[in-house]
Amino acid sequence: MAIPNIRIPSRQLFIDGEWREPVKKNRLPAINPATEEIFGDIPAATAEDVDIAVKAARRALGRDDWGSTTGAQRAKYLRAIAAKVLERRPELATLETIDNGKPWFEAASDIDDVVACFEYYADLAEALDSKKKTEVKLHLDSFKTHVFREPLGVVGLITPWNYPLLMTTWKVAPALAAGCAAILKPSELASITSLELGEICREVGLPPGALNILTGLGHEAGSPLVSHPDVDKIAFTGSGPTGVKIMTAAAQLVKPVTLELGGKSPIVVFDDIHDLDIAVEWTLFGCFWTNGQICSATSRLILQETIAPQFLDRLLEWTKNIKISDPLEEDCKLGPLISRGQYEKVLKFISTAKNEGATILYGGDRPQHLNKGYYIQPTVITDVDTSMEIWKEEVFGPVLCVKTFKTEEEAIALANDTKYGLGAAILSKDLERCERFTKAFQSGIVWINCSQPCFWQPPWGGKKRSGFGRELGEWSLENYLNIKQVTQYVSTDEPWAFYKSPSKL
Ligand SMILES: NC(=O)c1ccc[n+]([C@@H]2O[C@H](COP(=O)([O-])OP(=O)(O)OC[C@H]3O[C@@H](n4cnc5c(N)ncnc54)[C@H](O)[C@@H]3O)[C@@H](O)[C@H]2O)c1
Ligand SMILES: C[N+](C)(C)CCCC=O
Ligand code: NA
Repeated sequence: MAIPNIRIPSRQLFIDGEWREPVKKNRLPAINPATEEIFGDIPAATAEDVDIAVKAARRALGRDDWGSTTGAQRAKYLRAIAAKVLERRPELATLETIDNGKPWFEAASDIDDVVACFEYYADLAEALDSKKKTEVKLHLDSFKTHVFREPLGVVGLITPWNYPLLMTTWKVAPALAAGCAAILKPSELASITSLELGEICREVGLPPGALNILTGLGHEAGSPLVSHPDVDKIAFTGSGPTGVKIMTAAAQLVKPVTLELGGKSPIVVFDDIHDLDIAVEWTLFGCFWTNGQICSATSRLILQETIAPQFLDRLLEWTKNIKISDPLEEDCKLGPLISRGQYEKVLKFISTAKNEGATILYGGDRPQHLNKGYYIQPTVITDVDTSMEIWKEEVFGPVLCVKTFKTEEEAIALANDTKYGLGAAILSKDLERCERFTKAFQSGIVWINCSQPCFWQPPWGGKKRSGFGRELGEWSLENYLNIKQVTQYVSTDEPWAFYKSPSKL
C-alpha cells in the first residue's frame, strides 16, 4: 500500500462534544523525531480546562443520552468509532509515524489493533446488559441480595507516547463500554492521533461530554486531573516516577488508580531451541520492535552458556541486517527515538554501561548514514554484571544486554533479579521446563517460544514495580465498573426483633 501524503490537522481541546480553545490559549509544538522539525502543534490544557471538562463529563452521566444508555446502545457508538478509524487507517498511520517515529507498517498494524479493540469492547458492552444485575444466593430466605455492575463515574485516562492511539484505546474503549464519562490526557510528545479520535467521536455523534480530550503537559494538565475531587478514578500508563506521583496525589483523595508502568523483562534462551534463526529473530523483535520503546521489551537476554558464541554470532548478523531509516520508508524496521531527551538518555545509558566495564558488542551510537533525527543503532551489550545500571534500569530504547547462565536455577534467579515484573519470555523445546519457568517468573505476562505478541482478549499488566491492575480483556471492563450490593428485607411482615418493642397502649 502506498503511504499517503496528508494534511496535518490543527485541533483544539475536545470538550463537551466540541472543539474549544484552552482557557490560557497556549499551544505546544508537535515534533517529527525523524527530522527534528516542528510539523504542527497541539493545545496545552491547564487546570481551568480540566475543571470545564470534568463538569462536562459529570453532566453527561446525568443526561439520558449517555448516563441512561444500555450496553447495546453504547456498543453502537463503539462500532461506529471502529468503522471511522478503519476508514482513516492510512492517514492515521501516517500521522502516528510522523508524530512518534515508529515504522509506518507498525503504525498501521497498531491502527488495526485499535479497530479490533473498539469492536471487542462493543461486544463486551452488549454482554454487560445481561450481567448488570445478578443475584447472590444467601443462607436466609428473609433477605434477597443483588449485585449491580454500574459505571464507576468520571474517569481520568493518562497515556504515554509509545503506542499513542493504541494506549488511548486500551483505556477509552472499556471506559465507554462500561458507561463511564472520560477525560483523556495523552502524552504531549505524541497527541495528534488521540485528538483525531475526538473528531471521530464528533462525527459519530457520541453524546457530548462522554469523552473529553485534553492535550498538554503532565504537570499542567495531567496533575490537576489526578487531584480533581470530582474525578472518580485514574487509569495511568507511563513511567514509574510519574506513577509514584499519581499514586501519591490520588491517595490524598482515596481515589482508585491502575498503574501500567515500565519494565526490564527477561528472555531466557536454552540450548535446546527449535531453530537458531527463529530464536534469534524473536530475541531481536522482543527488544528492538517499536524502536525499542516497549514497556514489555525483553531487554535482558539470559543465554545458556553452551550456545552463547554461536547464538551471539548469528544475532549480530541479524542485527546488522535491520534497516534503519526514515520510518515512512516502506521497509524501515527501526526508526528514531521519540525525542531529543529520550535520545540523550539512551546514549547516557550506553556510555554508563561502557564506563562500568560492559562491552558494546554492536551499535552504541547514531547510525552514520543519518545525520538528522533521534536515531540510535540497535545495540547489544555483553560482559554485564548484575550490579550495573544497564542490567537494572529500564532504557526504553533499542538496547539489549546479555548475561549467560549454566543451570536452570541460575537462569530463574537472573530472570527475577529485577524490581520490575511486567513480561518474561522463555525459548526452549522442553515444554515441561517452560512450565516450570512460567510458574517461577515473577511477572504478569509470560511468552513461550516468542516475545511480545499481544492480543486484546487476554489481560495485560504487571506486578512488582511494573504496577497493578489489568488492562484488555474482560479485566479492563472491571476497572471502570462499580460493584454495588443491594440487600432487600423480604419478610416485611416480620419484626426484626433486635430491640425490645415498647408496649402499645
Ligand atoms: N505497562 C505498560 O503497559 C506500559 C505501556 C506503555 C508505556 N509504559 C511505560 O511508560 C514510560 C514511557 O512513557 P512516557 O515517557 O510517556 O511516561 P511519562 O510518565 O513521562 O508520561 C506518561 C503520561 O503521564 C503524564 N504525566 C507526566 N507527569 C504527570 C503528573 N505529574 N501527573 C499526571 N500526569 C503526568 C504525561 O504527560 C503523559 O501523558 C516507560 O516507562 C514505559 O515502560 C508502560
Ligand atoms: C503489547 N504492545 C502492543 C507491545 C503494547 C505494549 C504497551 C507497552 O508498551
Ligand atoms: Na512528536
